[in-house]
Amino acid sequence: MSNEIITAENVKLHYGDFEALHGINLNFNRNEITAMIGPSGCGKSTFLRCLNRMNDLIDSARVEGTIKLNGSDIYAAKTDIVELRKEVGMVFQQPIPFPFSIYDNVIYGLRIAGIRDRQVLDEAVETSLRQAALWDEVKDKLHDSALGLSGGQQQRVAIARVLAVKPKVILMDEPTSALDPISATQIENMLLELREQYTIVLVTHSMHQASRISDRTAFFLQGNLIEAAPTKKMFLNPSKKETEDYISGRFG
Ligand SMILES: Nc1ncnc2c1ncn2[C@@H]1O[C@H](COP(=O)(O)OP(=O)(O)OP(=O)(O)O)[C@@H](O)[C@H]1O
Repeated sequence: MSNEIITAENVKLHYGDFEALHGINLNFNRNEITAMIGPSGCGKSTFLRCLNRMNDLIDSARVEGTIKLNGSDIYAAKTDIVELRKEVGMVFQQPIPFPFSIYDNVIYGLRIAGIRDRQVLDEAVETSLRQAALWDEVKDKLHDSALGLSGGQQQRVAIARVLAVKPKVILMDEPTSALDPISATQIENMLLELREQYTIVLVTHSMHQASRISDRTAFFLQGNLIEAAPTKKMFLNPSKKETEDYISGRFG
């Protein structure tokens, strides 16, 4: 089995007449954390959203190129988008729990998939909350509203909700930028554990975070991928001048 779980070839994206991505070639390895960095507006989130067809929800967005998940073209006409988004889950910057209990938040995707068996749901809640490093904090109040939790706890509920449907890949768009440093560190530590079982693609503004937890880093600039490399190499010895200027804080 190839180590690459997602391959993206010559991906271009237009919002109306504006070309936001100019032909991105980037692959993602299984059980790795890949960080995508770059200055605001360079196209990181746009590219991330291409990986589970989230851009389908934006009327003006048009994608070209080829993105494959385990060798299957995710933009093929036969792709089941609900199934795709189960396999490639997404966590956003703001946790946004749904206004119901912690338990119901975690099983949201399973309910939609028609699962009603209480034992199956109970097990999924416990397993996902353990993986999201939240079980011990919430096990006695699973039926309380998720809105009563702290920001960091809410983000871990959002992660548990994604984990409950057993994805292969988890896309994360600045998942810790709205959190305090302690909550952010807790989530970073959890991601390092999750990497054992999942492939993680992380958009981050924090170079510190990219260097601390990612295996590979991809640097975007103005809709182009400038360089992708093992994180250590990227930060110690980048190949491109633009990368060096960015990571040394000369712009962005
Ligand atoms: N829905 C949209 N409609 C039109 N243009 C958009 C849309 N979303 C993003 N863009 C534009 O596409 C470009 C890339 O934006 P994107 O949000 O992907 O960048 P980013 O690197 O994730 O930025 P940030 O770090 O600020 O989140 C920007 O010029 C942005 O203004």
